[in-house]
This record gives sequence, C-alpha cells and structure tokens, in this order.
Amino acid sequence: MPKILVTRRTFPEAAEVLRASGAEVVIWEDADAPSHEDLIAAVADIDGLYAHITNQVNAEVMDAAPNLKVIAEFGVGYDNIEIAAANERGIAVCNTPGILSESTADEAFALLASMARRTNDLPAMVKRGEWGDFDPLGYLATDIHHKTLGIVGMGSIGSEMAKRAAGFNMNVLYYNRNRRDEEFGATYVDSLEKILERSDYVSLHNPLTPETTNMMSTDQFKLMKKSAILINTTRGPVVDQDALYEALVSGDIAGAALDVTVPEPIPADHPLLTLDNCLIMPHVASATGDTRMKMAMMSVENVLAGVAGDWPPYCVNQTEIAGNARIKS
Ligand SMILES: NC(=O)C1=CN([C@@H]2O[C@H](COP(=O)(O)OP(=O)(O)OC[C@H]3O[C@@H](n4cnc5c(N)ncnc54)[C@H](OP(=O)(O)O)[C@@H]3O)[C@@H](O)[C@H]2O)C=CC1
Ligand SMILES: O=CC(=O)O
Repeated sequence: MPKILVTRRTFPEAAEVLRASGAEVVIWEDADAPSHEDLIAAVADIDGLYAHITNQVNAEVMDAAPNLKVIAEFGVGYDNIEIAAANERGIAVCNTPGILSESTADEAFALLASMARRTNDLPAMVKRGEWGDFDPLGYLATDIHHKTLGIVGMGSIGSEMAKRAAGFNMNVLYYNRNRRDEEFGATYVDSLEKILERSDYVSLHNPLTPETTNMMSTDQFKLMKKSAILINTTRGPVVDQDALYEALVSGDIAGAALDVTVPEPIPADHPLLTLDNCLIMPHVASATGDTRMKMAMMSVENVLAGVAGDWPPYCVNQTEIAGNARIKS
C-alpha cells in the first residue's frame, strides 16, 4: 500500500479521494506547517508527497525519503522544490497550472485598482474620523482607464491580467523572454528596462528563478515613473524589499501592492508595513474556495497517478527524468 504525506490540511473531498485510492494517507493537520526537521522525519517511508509553499523540499528531504516517487505541489509555482535534486533522483514533480490563473489575475487587478483609487488608505482615514469637508483638491486618486499597464511575464496569469486591463480601456505592454503568438491586444516590449520606463502600473507574473531573484531592485525602480505603482503577485524574492522600501520613501515610485513577501508571513514590525503607499496581502491570490478546491483535486490527481506508477498529468520534469523515473522502476 503506497503512503502519501499531505503537508497542510486539505478539503474533506480531496482527503476522501486520497483515502478511497487505498493509499495510507497522513495529513499534517497542525495550524503550523511542519518545520524542516518535522518534514524530514515524516517522509521516511512515503511514496508520494503532496507539498505546499510552506516547505522547502530540497535534496536533504528527498534523501530522507528513499521511496519517494512523486511530489505534487499545491500551486503553479514550484520554486520551493529543488528541481535539479528531483531530476537527479528521478522524482516526478507536478503542479496545478491554469485553473488558478483567473483568480490570481482577479486579485492582481484588484490590487491595481485599490492602489489607483486609494481603497487601501482612505477607508482607514474615514474610520479615524478624519474625513473633512468636500475638497475639490483632496483625496485625489489616479485613473486606471487609458493608463499603461506593463505585464512582466505574459504567461497564463499575465494573459488573464491583459484581458482584465482591456476591459478597463488600459493600454497594455508585456515583456517575456519570448514574444507570444497570442497577445491579447497587448504590445510586446523587448526588455524589462523599456517596459519599466513606459508603464504607469507594472504587474509581475514571471516565475521565481535564479534569473528573476531581485529582478526589481534600486536600478529598476529608478527607471520607473515616479507616479508608477508596482504589483507583485508572483513571489517575494523577485523584488528586493529593502530597495522597494527606499523607492517608496524617496518617491522613486508612487506605490506598491504585494501579495507575496520575504519572509512569509512578513513580521508585523517590518518597515514596509509602516507605509501608506504599500498594500500587503497574505499570499492569497489563488485563495477562493472554488479555485482552491480545484487545486486540491488536481494535486490529488497528480500524487495518485505518481504513486500508482503512471505519469502525473501535470508533471513539470517528465522529459528530464524519462530515463530514471522512479515511478517507472
Ligand atoms: N500569489 C499567488 O497566490 C500566486 C502566484 N503565482 C506565481 O505566478 C507565477 C506565474 O504563473 P503562470 O502564469 O501560471 O506561469 P506561466 O509559466 O504560464 O507564465 C510565466 C511567464 O513568465 C515568463 N518569464 C519567465 N522567465 C522570465 C524572465 N526572466 N523575465 C520575464 N518573463 C519571464 C514566461 O515567458 P518566457 O519563458 O518567454 O520568458 C511566461 O510567459 C508562478 O510561477 C507563481 O510564482 C501563481 C499563482 C498564484
Ligand atoms: O502561489 C501560488 C501558486 O500557485 O504558485
């Protein structure tokens, strides 16, 4: 009987499908995610790992799990998994692409709109009783319509962002390393520098990789318009947070909305939390009930296929491990 570890609580429906497969299923139900040491202890005899962003699944974890055949990440980003180590060991790595793109773009666009129309800071002012008499020059916001949105990383989520921006009559630019065939009305820009210079809003949707770590730092903020707003719903380390703080305080950019930070959770005394022009959400862009349920079911499908010796439907390293895959040995 294969054994599966689920590293966070999950929907009862997903747990039921896992258990109905006949596998032995262990679900980490604690409010806190397992520590790295807890994870190492818990994987000793597992065949499948249903993993979450809360844990780094590195070579050390993989070496503690000699039977591990498949890692099914609950999410599309899998930067928390040491993919080179999985490839070396023939462990299949899977994710949940596509199904969360619309919810994630909804949140990214909501962050953009909130920063533009000041739903981030003005309600707090009203609650403090500081709403003065009507003032034609007071509480001024920034338009969304006819402004330029720069999308960095025009993949599945970036494309959904472009569609939303079109509905708001925005001009849309995008930067990818490769120009797309389907552009959703957006205009391709061939460098990060150019898109930063030209955009009123910059929304990040590229994955976290060694190349994109600290991709947004002091030099990049200085290229942006002083009126520009940054939206980051991809991964915290894509933005150099110290440089962002300086840019927000010095006025190099006007504002930032972040769904993701370093670390997560961000400590309550972090300097970014003192700024009115910075809005921070607790990594929830995909977090609607419907979408999270679909992600859970896709993760279940992936992990069950892997422990049964089949290629998981959303395997990201099938080509790399074709010759040494544990699920086939
Ligand atoms: N906050 C949240 O809750 C969520 C966050 N995410 C994050 O969003 C990311 C994107 O997801 P998704 O849209 O599905 O991924 P996709 O793979 O569909 O799209 C990623 C895009 O980024 C581009 N890209 C890759 N590297 C670079 C680079 N160095 N510079 C510029 N563009 C680059 C790719 O194009 P090309 O290869 O041509 O460069 C591709 O178009 C995930 O990796 C995850 O980190 C996802 C879901 C929810
Ligand atoms: O952060 C979430 C993801 O799906 O990636």
